[in-house]
Amino acid sequence: MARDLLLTRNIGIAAHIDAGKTTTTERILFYTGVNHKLGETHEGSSTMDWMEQEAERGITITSAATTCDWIFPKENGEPTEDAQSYHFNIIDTPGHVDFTVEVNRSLRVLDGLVFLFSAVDGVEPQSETNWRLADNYKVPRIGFVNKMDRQGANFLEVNKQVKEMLGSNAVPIVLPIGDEGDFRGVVDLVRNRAVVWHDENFGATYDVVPIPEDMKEEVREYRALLIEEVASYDENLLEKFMEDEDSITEQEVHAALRAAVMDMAIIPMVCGSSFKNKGVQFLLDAVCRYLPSPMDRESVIGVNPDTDKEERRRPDVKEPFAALAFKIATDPFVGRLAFFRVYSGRLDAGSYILNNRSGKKERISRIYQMHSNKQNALDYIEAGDIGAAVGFKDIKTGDTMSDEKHPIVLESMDFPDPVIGIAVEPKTKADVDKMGMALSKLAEEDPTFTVRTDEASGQTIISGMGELHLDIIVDRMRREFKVEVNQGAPQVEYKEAITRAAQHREVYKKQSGGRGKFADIQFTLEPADEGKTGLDFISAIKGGNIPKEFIPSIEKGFKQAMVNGPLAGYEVDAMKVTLTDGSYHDVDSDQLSFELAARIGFRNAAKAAKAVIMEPIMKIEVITPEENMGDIVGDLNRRRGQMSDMGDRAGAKTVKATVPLSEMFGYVTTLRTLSSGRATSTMEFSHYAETPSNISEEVIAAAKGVES
Ligand SMILES: Nc1nc2c(ncn2[C@@H]2O[C@H](COP(=O)(O)OP(=O)(O)OP(=O)(O)O)[C@@H](O)[C@H]2O)c(=O)[nH]1
Repeated sequence: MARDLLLTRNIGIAAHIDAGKTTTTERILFYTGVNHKLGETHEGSSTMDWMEQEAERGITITSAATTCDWIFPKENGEPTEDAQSYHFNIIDTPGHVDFTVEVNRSLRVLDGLVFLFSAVDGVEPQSETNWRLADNYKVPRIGFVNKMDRQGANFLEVNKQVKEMLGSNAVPIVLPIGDEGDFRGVVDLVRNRAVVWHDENFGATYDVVPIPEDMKEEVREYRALLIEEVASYDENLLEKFMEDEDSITEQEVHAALRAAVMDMAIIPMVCGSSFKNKGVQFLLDAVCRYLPSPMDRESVIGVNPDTDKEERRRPDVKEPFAALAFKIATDPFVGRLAFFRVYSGRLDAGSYILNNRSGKKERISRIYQMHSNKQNALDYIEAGDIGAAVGFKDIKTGDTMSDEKHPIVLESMDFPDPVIGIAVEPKTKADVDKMGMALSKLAEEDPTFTVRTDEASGQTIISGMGELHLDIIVDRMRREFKVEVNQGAPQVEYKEAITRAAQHREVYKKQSGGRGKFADIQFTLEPADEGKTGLDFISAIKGGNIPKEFIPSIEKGFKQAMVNGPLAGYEVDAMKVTLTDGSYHDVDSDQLSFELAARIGFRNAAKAAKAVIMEPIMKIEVITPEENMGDIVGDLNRRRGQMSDMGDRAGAKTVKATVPLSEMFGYVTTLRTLSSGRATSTMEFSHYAETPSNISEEVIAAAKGVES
């Protein structure tokens, strides 16, 4: 029987590191009956962290999609008469900045988000980054304030921070009962009743009790606030609210709140302690109640590659099949998996899809749904659902899979270029091929990880988003592919850019007895127009001064030239070339002559076009005790840092700055020394900027040094 899409929830769990995503996910799997034994993450038995080193490091690295079912509503653990089974697909998103791209791609395919905060630490740097990303993708969310059992937990303070620091309309829909170690339940402000969880049975059952006497005033105040917020969103309710506030029913509040959440006008805030088994079921109920189903999403827009016209796909099984592959992973049991979200139609196991990037048909032999540590094979999968395909040859992250008769390309995902690289070589010569294979597999899984051979030194350079990112890649090579490697020191991935327009004429001529070579081109080389990347090539040749068949070769020559910039061999990201004039020789001119003329011409024109070295600039945020602030700011200044903001956070000081990546190697150690281990920092890529001349001279000299 077809599944009711209204009862599906595709959700993610986002947070700063250590807020408790893994613990919360495990509790969800426990309550939904998938996982009967609770694994404590840091003892290494965690179900979501199936990759060994994730458990070892205690952080979640990859986003695995996990499926489970939740019966709702229930009363004291028992389904009510009108209860229905909700189908959840949960994507576990990583908290570390080096993996922001993972968060990005999950957000793209999700419908709603549970946003976790630590009740003690509140809004942390990575919560801000992830919150902003969720804003960009317009993902409705519920706030879950976890760790209410810990000393210093403060639910209302976190609410305030969400309002003030994240600029969102956080509205508590519960109030905690009992402080810290005594935290035992919540007052449900919509239903105006108190729920206290039993300690035994992992909190699976609870009692409904009268609202504690000493909370009555506070409950009245916050319930009034909630009703007011909901009423101000819904006009009909507003009228009722003005006339007789008490006549507003529970169902009306739920319905209006649901609409406000989907419109991102309200962020309902709940609280609990995943570790102490409290509040998680309430959270699951809130997901069913307020977060959108795939049906609530607008239809997706794509382009038909045959007609170049825009087309839409509604979340309907009767529409042609369209899906987006959002993650490629290697599973120890079933092999390579492509996780995909189905936007429309249906896919049967064993049938064919069209991959619009390659233009090839692919047979999807099996479809799985992942239950964190085991896989369920499905006969088919329908619109709105998330699954994993097996048996494909060439599917990459961001590819659209569609019905072959109704091709469509959904908007692909943009990924930032890697900013840091290291040279790697296998410890034993025999492992050369094995290393190559391992690296190409890993690069296939991760669009922010690239592998290249340095032309000058012949070394294999792997590049990624940060030191931790590359550490993990090297670790995975060792564990999953059994390749031991030696690695060099981390190096910055510079870029080169053209900053000024220059005209140039290049005549390429060779006379060697018989047939020679001849190409003559005149062109303007200049910076690309705002927002354009790659080569913007315009041919303004008139009267056949250069025959048409040579023009593509000239374009190709410029494109190739961009791979190795003129100053130090770093890539040029964007430039514009206008071919203005030229000439040819009847006998000696051929395609290769023109291609070479472009490559050489680019190098010769680069000086006049003022080529510069560009370096990655990082955004850093440091949280520090006040007494170390002066030292930390002084140190950042010495690293060419530019302070952008200083403020307070939960009794500590924060420093935000932008600083070149090249100055930041080993920063964590320095920070530890400066603050006796009390300050913490997070860093992420911000943008590329021109290097000061002394630095670019060093970079150029270093590149030349390798060549000579
Ligand atoms: N006291 C208390 N500790 C908790 C709670 N939830 C999680 N923790 C602890 O906080 C630590 C981090 O929890 P995780 O679940 O690994 O956090 P995470 O957000 O998945 O972390 P990353 O994967 O590193 O991003 C662990 O030691 C947990 O036991 C809670 O409700 N109360």
